Amino acid sequence: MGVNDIALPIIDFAKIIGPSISHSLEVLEESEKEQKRLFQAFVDIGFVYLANHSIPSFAQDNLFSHAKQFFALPDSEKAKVETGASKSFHGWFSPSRTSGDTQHSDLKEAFDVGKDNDATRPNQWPEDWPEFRQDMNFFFEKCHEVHLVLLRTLAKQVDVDENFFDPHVDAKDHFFRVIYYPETSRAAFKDRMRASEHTDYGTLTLLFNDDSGGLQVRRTDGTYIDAPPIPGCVIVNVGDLLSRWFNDKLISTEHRVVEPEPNPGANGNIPDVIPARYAIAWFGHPNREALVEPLEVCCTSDNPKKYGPVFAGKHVVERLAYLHKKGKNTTDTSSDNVAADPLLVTS
Ligand SMILES: O=C(O)CCC(=O)C(=O)O
Ligand SMILES: [Fe+2]
Repeated sequence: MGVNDIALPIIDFAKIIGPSISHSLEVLEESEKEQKRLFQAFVDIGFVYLANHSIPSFAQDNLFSHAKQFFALPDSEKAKVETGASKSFHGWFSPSRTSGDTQHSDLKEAFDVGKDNDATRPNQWPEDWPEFRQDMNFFFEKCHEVHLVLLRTLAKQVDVDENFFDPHVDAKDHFFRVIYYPETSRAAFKDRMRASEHTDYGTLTLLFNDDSGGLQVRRTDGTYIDAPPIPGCVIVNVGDLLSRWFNDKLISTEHRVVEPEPNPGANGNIPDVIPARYAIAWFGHPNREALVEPLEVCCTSDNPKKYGPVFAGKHVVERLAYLHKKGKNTTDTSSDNVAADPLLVTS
């Protein structure tokens, strides 16, 4: 598959921030155009590739290398930082262990952190590994910066003050995860996925994939398209709460990770073994106490206000609790009565 077969728009972050470096008319016009393209892509499909995103590739390489080392540890070691011991869903998450459903849970493991040194929601770090912690924190900050620029861009497109979102995300209540999809077999995909269909919960997600493939994005007609990795690009998608803020004008799109395209070996045979896959997912979230309510400018007679206000922390914690209980990514929360953690919920 070549870049021309890629179905999602590629947005150039360098063009968007161009006017911070040059005030030439051409640069300003290019920036305006790219900002509009970003907005329109989030209206049409909710996903983009972001090129020239400014997050250094060495930082990405470092995290992939830590992830490989961490997930290769024996379960007994990883269990020392298991999410079960954390009230804030931070640490090692193994869906089959956590949910107890070894038959249907997603075929993955994850290591999750939030903003570091938050006494109300402490992270759990593996012992004697300061570089892991430093590199995760560095990356976390870089993602926050990029996501803030994108939020300002989106606010401007609907004629809202460009800093509207700033005070709603300044607590950095984001959720940051490295993901490991272990080596498996083709047969394993018969009735399971690496990540089953879901939407993300927050503002914007920044997703960095290795070259394994398997990510698919649902179009509005219900069909799924492949979203293969493009070197140097980060995938960015809209989460539920940002969509709600825009009264669904921007869409929070379902996506999943499925069996990758078969890759025939030298003898033409399709190997039964599917190699391990790694991903880095940074989920931007509003501040826990942010009250998310559709912007008035997005509520019109042909798109009347669809939602009342919701506290961001409550929404997110309910979704995370559900995910941990089911061992699956899913959008269906209707059948569960999730007891939310009082530490995290403000209403
Ligand atoms: O691994 C991927 O490519 C996607 C992961 C994802 O969508 C998620 O963790 O929310
Ligand atoms: Fe996701």
